[in-house]
Amino acid sequence: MASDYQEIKKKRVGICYAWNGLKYALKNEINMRVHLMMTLLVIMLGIFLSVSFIEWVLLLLTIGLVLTAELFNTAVELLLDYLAPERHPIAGIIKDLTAGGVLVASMMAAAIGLIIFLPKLIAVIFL
Ligand SMILES: Nc1ncnc2c1ncn2[C@@H]1O[C@H](COP(=O)(O)OP(=O)(O)OP(=O)(O)O)[C@@H](O)[C@H]1O
Repeated sequence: MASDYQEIKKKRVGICYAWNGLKYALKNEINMRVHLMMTLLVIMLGIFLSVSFIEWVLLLLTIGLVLTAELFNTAVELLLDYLAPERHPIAGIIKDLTAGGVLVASMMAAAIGLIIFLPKLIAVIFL
């Protein structure tokens, strides 16, 4: 049906734009590449240490939170550089706030990673 086709087409285009955004962030933001490397490390560690179902859910939620925070931080930085290229204290505070969001998400991710992995690593190394 034509309406179904339009719906699928719209979704496909939306995913393409979203994929472009991810590619842009990975290409231009070193922090995004660092987060991606940490994500791969966490997934490999999770497989190696056989984390439980609920631990996987928590790890994936945390990874998603950090990557999403970084994408929004990048978007806000670009938006401000585009709309208000001159220096202004408010622009600075807005950038500091979104960077603070990434920091909070990253600190929570580090804490959750330690809670899940540290006891397992200690068991593997010392027991
Ligand atoms: N237009 C501005 N006016 C005032 N202060 C700014 C402005 N742009 C940036 N700053 C200050 O400089 C800091 C760094 O800004 P910048 O845009 O370079 O982001 P960044 O943290 O280096 O991001 P990234 O490394 O992810 O590109 C901001 O957090 C803010 O404190």
